[in-house]
Amino acid sequence: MELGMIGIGRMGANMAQRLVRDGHKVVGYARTAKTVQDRVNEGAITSGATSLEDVVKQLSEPRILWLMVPAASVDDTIAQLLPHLSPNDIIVDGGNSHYQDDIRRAEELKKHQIHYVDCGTSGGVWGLERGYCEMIGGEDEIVAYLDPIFKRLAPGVEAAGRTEGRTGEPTTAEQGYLHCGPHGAGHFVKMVHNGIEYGLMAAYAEGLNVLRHANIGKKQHLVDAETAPVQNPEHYQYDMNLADITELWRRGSVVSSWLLDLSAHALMQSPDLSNFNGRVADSGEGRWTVKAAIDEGVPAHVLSAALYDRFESRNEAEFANKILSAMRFEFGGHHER
Ligand SMILES: O=C(O)[C@H](O)[C@@H](O)[C@H](O)[C@H](O)COP(=O)(O)O
Repeated sequence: MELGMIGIGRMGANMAQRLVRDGHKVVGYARTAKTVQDRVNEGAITSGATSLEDVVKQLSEPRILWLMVPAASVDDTIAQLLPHLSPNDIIVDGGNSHYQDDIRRAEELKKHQIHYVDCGTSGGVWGLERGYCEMIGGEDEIVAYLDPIFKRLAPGVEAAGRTEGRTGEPTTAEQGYLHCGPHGAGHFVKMVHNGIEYGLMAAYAEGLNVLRHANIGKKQHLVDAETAPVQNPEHYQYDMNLADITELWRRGSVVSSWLLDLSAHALMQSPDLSNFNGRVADSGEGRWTVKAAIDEGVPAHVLSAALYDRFESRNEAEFANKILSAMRFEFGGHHER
């Protein structure tokens, strides 16, 4: 098939390359000409385009335009593309858009007889070799038409052992892509996926931090007079090797996972992670998941706490903590140490 990949940064370029390797034609576009040329030289795209109009011109109808641009740029990109498109062309948003934006965009594009598909894409920088997990929303016949592309981008059934009881021809879910429902459904599933991602990451981070402090009994002399002393310091005399523990858990343990694999790799390279400052960004999906939980009236304790952890990591609790210290001083004359 033919496809225009708009946004050929790390993620878009790797996706393009996976398609090119399978014989698909991919016209790539980025705002800087050098990026486009680099991708042509790397063989990640079959040809480069100098503008969005040029992407459209190089494709035959019905055209497939796959967007891998930041969520904030999607509306603008679509507005610039629209004058060059024809009825039945298809826009796929493969980034991390809010699902409610998908619903709105699909409605607007329908007036121009342009089809819109939302595709939450997971896999990060490893996707070129591992494949991408795709969570898809849109019209049945359009999603079916795009099947060869989704199939090639997906990891394939061999990426995980088959679930007991599933037999016969593997479903698309077993191959790593799923038509989740109408417009927005793909990004809704990806949104919750990322909410879970925050929760899992926070669980590993907190657990490993408890292990890291298992030697606190040895540091009793460092604890200031205002802080409660460690009870039974003899119980906290362990210098844990976190690189080895995470490596250990990768094999046969209940908490093995890809996130753990990546943690083990990071800790092996830098046991104290001194190459990071611990300020953790968030792109929005964790917030949207918590918002959806509130709208639905369902509890999401872990996902909420994990989201607030990220805010705290960026010193957003600093003033609240000053208020605590101030009140403590006001009522008890307690000084900070
Ligand atoms: O599944 C994935 O590949 C990831 O979830 C990815 O899509 C994610 O958006 C970014 O890696 C960072 O997201 P945050 O900035 O919200 O941590």
